[in-house]
Amino acid sequence: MSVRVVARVRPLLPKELDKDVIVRVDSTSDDGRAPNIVKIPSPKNEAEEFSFQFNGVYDQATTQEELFNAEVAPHIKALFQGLDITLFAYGVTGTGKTHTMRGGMKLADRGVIPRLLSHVFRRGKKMIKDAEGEGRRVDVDVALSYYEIYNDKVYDLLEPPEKRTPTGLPLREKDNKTHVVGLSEQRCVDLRDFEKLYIAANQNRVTASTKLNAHSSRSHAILRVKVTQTFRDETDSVVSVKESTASAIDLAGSEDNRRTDNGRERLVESAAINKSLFVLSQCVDAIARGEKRIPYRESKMTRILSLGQNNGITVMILNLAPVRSYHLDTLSSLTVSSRAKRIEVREIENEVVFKQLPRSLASSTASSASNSTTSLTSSSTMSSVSSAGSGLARQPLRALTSNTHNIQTGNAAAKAVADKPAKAFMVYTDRKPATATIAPPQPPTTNLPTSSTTSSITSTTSSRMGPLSSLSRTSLAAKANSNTVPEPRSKLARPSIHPYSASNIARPAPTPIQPPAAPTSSTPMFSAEQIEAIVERKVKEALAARAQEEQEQQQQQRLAQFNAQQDNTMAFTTMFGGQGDLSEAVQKRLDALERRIEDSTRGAGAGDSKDDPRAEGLRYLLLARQHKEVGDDAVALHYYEQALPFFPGQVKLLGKIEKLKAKMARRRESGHDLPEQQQRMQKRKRAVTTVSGSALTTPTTPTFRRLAKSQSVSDVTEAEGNDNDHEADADVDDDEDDAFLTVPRDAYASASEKSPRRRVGSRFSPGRKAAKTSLWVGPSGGNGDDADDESRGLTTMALAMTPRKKKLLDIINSRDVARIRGLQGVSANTARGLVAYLERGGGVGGVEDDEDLSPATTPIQRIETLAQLRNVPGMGGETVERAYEGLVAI
Ligand SMILES: Nc1ncnc2c1ncn2[C@@H]1O[C@H](COP(=O)(O)OP(=O)(O)OP(=O)(O)O)[C@@H](O)[C@H]1O
Repeated sequence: MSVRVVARVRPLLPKELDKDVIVRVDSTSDDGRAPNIVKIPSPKNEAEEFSFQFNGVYDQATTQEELFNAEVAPHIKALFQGLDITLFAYGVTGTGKTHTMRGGMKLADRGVIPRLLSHVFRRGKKMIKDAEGEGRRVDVDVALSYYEIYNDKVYDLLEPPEKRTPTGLPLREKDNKTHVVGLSEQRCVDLRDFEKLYIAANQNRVTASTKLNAHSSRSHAILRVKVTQTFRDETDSVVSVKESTASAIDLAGSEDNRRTDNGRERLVESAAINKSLFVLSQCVDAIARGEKRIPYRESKMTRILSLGQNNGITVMILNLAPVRSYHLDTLSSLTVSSRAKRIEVREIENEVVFKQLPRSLASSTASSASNSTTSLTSSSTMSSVSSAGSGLARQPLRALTSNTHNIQTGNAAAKAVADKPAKAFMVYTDRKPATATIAPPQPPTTNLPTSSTTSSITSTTSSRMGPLSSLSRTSLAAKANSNTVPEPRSKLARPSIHPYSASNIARPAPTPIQPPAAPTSSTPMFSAEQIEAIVERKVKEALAARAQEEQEQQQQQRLAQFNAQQDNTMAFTTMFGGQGDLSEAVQKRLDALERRIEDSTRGAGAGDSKDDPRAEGLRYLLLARQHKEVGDDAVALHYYEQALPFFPGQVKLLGKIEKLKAKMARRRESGHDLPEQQQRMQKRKRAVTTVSGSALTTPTTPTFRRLAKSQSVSDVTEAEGNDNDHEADADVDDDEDDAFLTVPRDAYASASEKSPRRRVGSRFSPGRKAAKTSLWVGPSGGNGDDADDESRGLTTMALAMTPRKKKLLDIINSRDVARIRGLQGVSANTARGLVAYLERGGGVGGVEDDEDLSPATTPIQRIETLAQLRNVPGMGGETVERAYEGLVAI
């Protein structure tokens, strides 16, 4: 028979909405028969609908009991006849696999596993009783093993986690079966015994929360229920021992990592889960295509599941979420599962283990013969029995000609087998095109063939109940239970034709089946390496997508911050009567003036730059200009007056002073209280500059740019008193600037108290940035503190010169165009311009009247700092930064 695939659609969770439901269940017939179709719209075109047909479909209203009675209970009898049963839940994370397999604690919520055990114990007891009634004796032992596959490693769940080894338990192939080496097995005598064991074991199961499902299982959990029946004759001698296994597997859910907040660890888990599920789908595809090579070995889960290789009965329960947020995942699960139903497994019973018990076991059994019926009633424990030899029964992919089964089957069975074509598993090849239509109403169950081969499934199917009529379903199920497994049973390997299987359904029905990607023989197989590569790529893609998402989020935050800052800037600009928005020309002039100050300081040379009176005068001019530009006329006037002694008789300077005085007088006359207004302005300015973030660029003088860049610098007091505020401002000058921060805090405080130049200047060029405009390098001949400040500044600057910075400046100062253009981001033109600039000693034109005060003519000896370099026309911060960064690779 083929793998029986049924779909179960879970109900809406509290946070999900009716309007988002996209999965519908339907039936191929109009006569009220149970649904067997799942419909889902095409993600590309809502008007189009894909239909997937299954052996059974259970809608949201289906109870745990209904599902169990329809899909599992009918197979319990088969289990006791020696057939292995594999039940597994498959689906995306959060679709109800654990709910289906394990369920809740309440009686009605119990899932497949506790119900299975309950039925097994019940049936075992009945067998014992029936045998007694016939004067025979049967012992029935139920033993459990429970393990998980986590990150492709096998861990025993019946052992405490401390006993786990990092590599987990190995798998071995022996006698064509997959064994977990060293797996423990515990005997259970009743349901209570089982529950104790199961609950404790589940606590060991690795679960972790993900964004999609707070209790998501991150491992595949496999429960094996081994039923051993020992048959004795009237003399109590062991006649035969029959072993069969029911495996209930709760697969971990696949998940789309782009939809989760998975961290690295979760991503690795997820990759392992997705990989094993991917391999499973590859196995399904390969089997469905009739490939010779099935990639079972590519993951432990598929090795253990051995879909299509294991004998007996396999039921796959596809769990589905009904809502749109799972759209693509649901579609892909539906596609894989609908292919899985083409997998043919042989409905054959396990071989009888012993015709006659080996002597040792026979004697021990004989010794316990007086207590022959205690297996299911006494609480004996078989601790840590290696399960070698008791893995999932599995046959090799070979001819079945010599298949032997329970010895009771006799020669007839062997003969029948010999008559059958050799085939390890059967795959229905659906030759009809994908658009084939669905069958007309199927014949009623009573008309179905009643051969032993199909009756089990026939009754199962007929008893599978639609969700809406539980009463009739219950009675049907009861009927099915009584008829499920016919006796005597044929022991043949049976590529049986299930009346509901894919191939057996003619499809003239109205609904076209459109599997999105039907397997084709041209679909390539994947090797282990390819699968690894795909998984790795997927993880990388997921990480990249995550990074990009984070980047976008940050960008949005920055944008919001920027907008807020823009608002503040608007207020700032308004406050300053529009002057806060400095023109490009003014900006250039201020920059050039700053450069000139530095140059004249440096240009005075290695000797005594600080003695150059022009430099000091220019500093006052710069300060005056800066204050004037932001409307701080009183302070500007003060600095113009301070500059005057350095440029005695300068007509333009005198003119500026007069103009400013007149302007201020006019304002006073018009009733403006200038000092107060300035205080208000400064408060606003503080508000602007304390807004963190680097996007604020409206104040465009270099000092303002730095202010804006500097994250928490607010005013003179804060700047001078809180050096650490600058640490967030990182650029290529960082080390230099940090060195400046080593100047003791009280040095700034005392300096600001002593000189109005420092007080106001530091307000606009606070902290380390002051070094760039040399505001702290005071004129010699001032008070002694000035000299101290300067020497301290120079010392810290020298200390801050890192090898990389020195290398960059050396290259620049070499004036060698070839070397300079070798720097990253520096073009030949820029290199030539830079050298020319150094040769002609700056001399930037267009500095208006201030330029006239000190034309630059002397060649520049050296560029000492990156700040100076940045101010060279044609270089700019970005070019310097790139050149600097490029040196890392050198
Ligand atoms: N048939 C159902 N009836 C009621 N609630 C359900 C049903 N199926 C699922 N749920 C609920 O949906 C949620 C997710 O179910 P569950 O944890 O079983 O999903 P899962 O597929 O096992 O997820 P994972 O693969 O992440 O472990 C749970 O809150 C569960 O109680």
